[in-house]
Amino acid sequence: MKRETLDMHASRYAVGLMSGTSVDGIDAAVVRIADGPGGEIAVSLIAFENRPYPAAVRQEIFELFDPVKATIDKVGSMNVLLGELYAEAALAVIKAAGFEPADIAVVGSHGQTIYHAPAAEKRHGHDIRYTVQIGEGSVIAARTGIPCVSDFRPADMAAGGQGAPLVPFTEYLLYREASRTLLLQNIGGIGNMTVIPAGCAPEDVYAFDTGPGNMIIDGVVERLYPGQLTMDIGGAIAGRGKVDEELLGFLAKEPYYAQPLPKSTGRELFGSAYIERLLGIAAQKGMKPEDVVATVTKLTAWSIGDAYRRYVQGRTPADVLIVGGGGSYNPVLVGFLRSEMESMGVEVLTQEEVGYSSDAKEAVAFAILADYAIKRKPNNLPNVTGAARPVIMGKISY
Ligand SMILES: Nc1ncnc2c1ncn2[C@@H]1O[C@H](COP(=O)(O)OP(=O)(O)OP(=O)(O)O)[C@@H](O)[C@H]1O
Ligand SMILES: CC(=O)N[C@H]1[C@@H]2OC[C@@H](O2)[C@@H](O)[C@@H]1O[C@H](C)C(=O)O
Repeated sequence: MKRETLDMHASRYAVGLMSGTSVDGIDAAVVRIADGPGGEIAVSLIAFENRPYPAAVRQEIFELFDPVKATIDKVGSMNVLLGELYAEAALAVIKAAGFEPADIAVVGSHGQTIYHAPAAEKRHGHDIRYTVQIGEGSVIAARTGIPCVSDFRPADMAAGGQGAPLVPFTEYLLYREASRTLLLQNIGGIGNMTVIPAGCAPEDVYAFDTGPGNMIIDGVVERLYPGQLTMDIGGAIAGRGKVDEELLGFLAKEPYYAQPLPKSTGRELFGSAYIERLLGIAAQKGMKPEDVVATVTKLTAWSIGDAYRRYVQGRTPADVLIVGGGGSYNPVLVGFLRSEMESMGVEVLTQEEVGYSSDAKEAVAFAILADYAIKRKPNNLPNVTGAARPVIMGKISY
């Protein structure tokens, strides 16, 4: 995060915790938040740590993605276990910052998404949309002694929104520029894009999930290299492979890509069943593992370029795309993305190249969202999520 020197009054410290859809672990950040004279905030990153989930915990979380295996006792106990792990991560990053828990005003914890169903389903005469993030906030508050804001998404959904994406609220606060239109592309488990038009007001920002981030790449790598790899480190496998245009064309027909905005997606669409189908087709074609990985890496970059062409280019042509999330460490993926975007006149930079931390970004966002919640200030962007109105997201455990 950029270190700012504002004349700060009312500055406070907050912890943000993020565990994303790739289920790689817990990101924890300590930030200082200060109010500027004109109502803006300045945020500086004090400390950041990533703790990988223990392998057995990661596997148990994956079992909870299957609604049949996710029995209520398993969900209930994992909710508390994750609360304990998140509290440990919070205490560790507070120590790394050289602080005591009493120095921290609030912890904001995203939790682990195990199910996300943003499309309304009619039940007993009601429109039902729901989302499940676990990692008990009461446990985090009890272990740290700090008020914890958790379970942010349901408030937005109760107001008719998708409950995602939530990070754009903080991106508007931190990144907006007077004369350049920016695209912020996160490549985590899922890919999501935020459009910040030059000189915009909050209601001009729009954002949506572009489709898979690393989810398909990780999924095929885990199945093709069992027990050896959970990701294509540095794009080493994709770099040796050749893209199969026929398979790419077939995968590009997935209807999600053409679904109108607002939209969000998850493991329900691009998870294990999708991977099984994809690998079935690849096996029939007799494809080499590295060609499969190269093809899905290209698909991921294509889906971002396609989303820009479909939803953004004609409305707010962009100057720069800033790529963040774990996918920014895959040079083959970034290379494909660069050719997609630069052919449309959009420069591609990484979060690090513009002075921010790609790793810490989402954890920082949840610290800011919690800071708003605890002050009873709305923290969603209705235009982004599709909610009917601004709401205060997050449940507070004192
Ligand atoms: N060195 C690397 N080389 C290649 N890929 C990497 C590398 N480091 C991380 N990744 C990819 O990034 C993923 C993790 O990204 P990140 O932590 O941004 O996701 P997340 O926050 O869990 O997801 P989301 O933002 O969708 O909630 C890993 O699963 C892996 O696919
Ligand atoms: C339901 C859920 O967990 N969605 C995630 C997921 O991962 C990326 C993308 O899909 C985004 O919509 C969202 O997370 C980020 C943190 C967000 O809400 O902005």
